[in-house]
Amino acid sequence: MQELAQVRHEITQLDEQITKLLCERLDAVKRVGRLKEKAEKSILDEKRERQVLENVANHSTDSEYIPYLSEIYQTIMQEARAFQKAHKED
Ligand SMILES: O=C(O)C(=O)C[C@]1(C(=O)O)C=C[C@@H](O)C=C1
Repeated sequence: MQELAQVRHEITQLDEQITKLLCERLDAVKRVGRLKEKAEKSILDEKRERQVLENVANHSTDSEYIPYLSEIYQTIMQEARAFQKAHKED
């Protein structure tokens, strides 16, 4: 049980780091959304999303993680698009 608590503590600390990084990512997503709006570009950029997924796969520490990371990043980008849509004409 001690070990379970220890590993969960490790996960909690990782979640805190991930949350900070996701907030920084959303800050950047907001900025890119404004730039695309000014340039009259659409929110969805499929080519860029493929590049993001490829980069994530290239940085995985274990090939076994890649399909899971891909699902996670597809959700991250789906929410990034929702966030940009919600902030249109801010
Ligand atoms: O790079 C962009 O154009 C973004 O808006 C960012 C982002 C992402 O979350 O990485 C989000 C939506 C686009 O479809 C592509 C990528």
